[in-house]
Amino acid sequence: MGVGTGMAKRLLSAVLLAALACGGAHAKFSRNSFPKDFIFGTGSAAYQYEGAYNEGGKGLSIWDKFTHIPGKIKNNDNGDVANDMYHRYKEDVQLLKDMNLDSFRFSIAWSRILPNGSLSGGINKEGVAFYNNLINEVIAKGLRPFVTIFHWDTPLALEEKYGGFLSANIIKDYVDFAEVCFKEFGDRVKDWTTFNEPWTYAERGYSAGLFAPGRCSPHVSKSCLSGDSAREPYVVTHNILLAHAQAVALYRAKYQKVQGGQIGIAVVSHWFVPNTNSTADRFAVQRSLDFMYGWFLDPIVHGGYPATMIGYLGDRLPKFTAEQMTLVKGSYDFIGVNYYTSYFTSAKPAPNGLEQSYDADVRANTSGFRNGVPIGPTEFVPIFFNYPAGLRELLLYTARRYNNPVLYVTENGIAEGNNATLPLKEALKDGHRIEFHSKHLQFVNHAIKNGARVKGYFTWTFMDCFEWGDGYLDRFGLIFIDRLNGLKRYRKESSYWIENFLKS
Ligand SMILES: N=C(Cc1ccccc1)N[C@@H]1O[C@H](CO[C@@H]2OC[C@@H](O)[C@H](O)[C@H]2O)[C@@H](O)[C@H](O)[C@H]1O
Repeated sequence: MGVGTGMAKRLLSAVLLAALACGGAHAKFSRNSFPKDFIFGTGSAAYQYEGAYNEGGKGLSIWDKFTHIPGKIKNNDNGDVANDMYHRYKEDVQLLKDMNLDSFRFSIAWSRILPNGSLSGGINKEGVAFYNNLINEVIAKGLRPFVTIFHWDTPLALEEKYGGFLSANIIKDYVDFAEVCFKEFGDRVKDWTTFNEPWTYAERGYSAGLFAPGRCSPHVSKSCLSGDSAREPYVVTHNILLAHAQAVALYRAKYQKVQGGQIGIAVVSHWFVPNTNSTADRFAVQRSLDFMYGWFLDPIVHGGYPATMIGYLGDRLPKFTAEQMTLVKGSYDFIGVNYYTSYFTSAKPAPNGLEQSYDADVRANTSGFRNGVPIGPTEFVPIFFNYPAGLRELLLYTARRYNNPVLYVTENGIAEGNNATLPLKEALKDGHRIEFHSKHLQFVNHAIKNGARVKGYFTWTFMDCFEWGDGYLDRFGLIFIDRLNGLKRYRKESSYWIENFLKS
């Protein structure tokens, strides 16, 4: 670098520092560091929050059944009561308001609206009334309802009738359910997400067998009563994509013009860093992104599965007809991105014919460590590592590869452990969560400055809640739930941090 440019750079940085110093209120990192139309929210999901699992006319879901099977969930916890948001939603929405949040992300329990899963089984008016009350409360407190239609709680009746998402029959029943939601709530709900994390539903539910409906191959786990980890994840995802596309087409044809809302899908992905700079490891990174993220975004944006999947899976990967491809391609107004962790990634050989599974098909080893050094600070959840740069990389990758779509970070968060011996005032000290969200928001801000069209950020999660396989062991909330004393809500330090961060 010439002397001239060195001098110029030093002068520029001096000018910038001076500008920052007298930047006044806006110098500190806050909501004002983001575009005016950027929204800040927090997220939840029906099975994890509502409770009242067999109340108010609700039918059972596959998670009501799965959590009642001993040994499936840590401490045999379940969502029978969860946070009892079904009864306490007014108190809860007030907490959202107190935190100066703009939006509340929640899901609608399919079997609370259609107890038998299908329209022919009848609409449960008490279920419709509950969500009308919740939506009205959210709006009355000045927040924007950001609604997920499906967050993994498939009606048990449909699972038993035809195998749930293993059957193409689910497409009509899902679209009928979505239409009831558009009809009943679409005059006030302007932000719809068709599915939350179809990857987790397919991979955890049908390859690893660790989440409902708990299906997998015998060589994956003896605790699965049946399943085929090498084929069922691909069938389930194909039906999810077709159901998603048909629901979007229906919304656009019959509701969007009148109601003026937007519709998208929320997908989860890790960020992957090659363990070495070898070609094999760099290819393993791309396969990992294709099999986790491209599995959904390539069809929805480009009209077909990733070439790496088509090339490797042969007849195990379902095919779209030309008509289906037309319906799936472009079926989004926005993409929701859920991000938790990043991993070092290295190539591994293809599984032998008898050991095939979706997870093995990726042919990649992922680890939070390289030569014993973690990619970022370890967390209470052993599979998650605190790596904020991974969120920026994932957002910029999405912008580059998927036609720069409108994005929302629909989930991002960190957990501490549930420790009943900890005095309450200690349990409310969550400086790690303040640091986590502040750092990840800085990297979201950097992604925006580099061209990503990110329009919002939702922390996971609003309140400590039922955390699927981990039961109530993980506490991701801004709000502490005292499960030993009537589920009393207590604000953690992070709730005060976010209230201040969002003060306009
Ligand atoms: N957790 C996931 C996806 C996942 C699950 C297991 C392993 C890797 C990735 N997704 C989102 O994370 C949130 C946190 O999920 C926890 O992550 C750690 C797991 O050990 C725990 O079981 C899960 O509830 C969930 O509450 C949301 O409902 C879900 O949308």
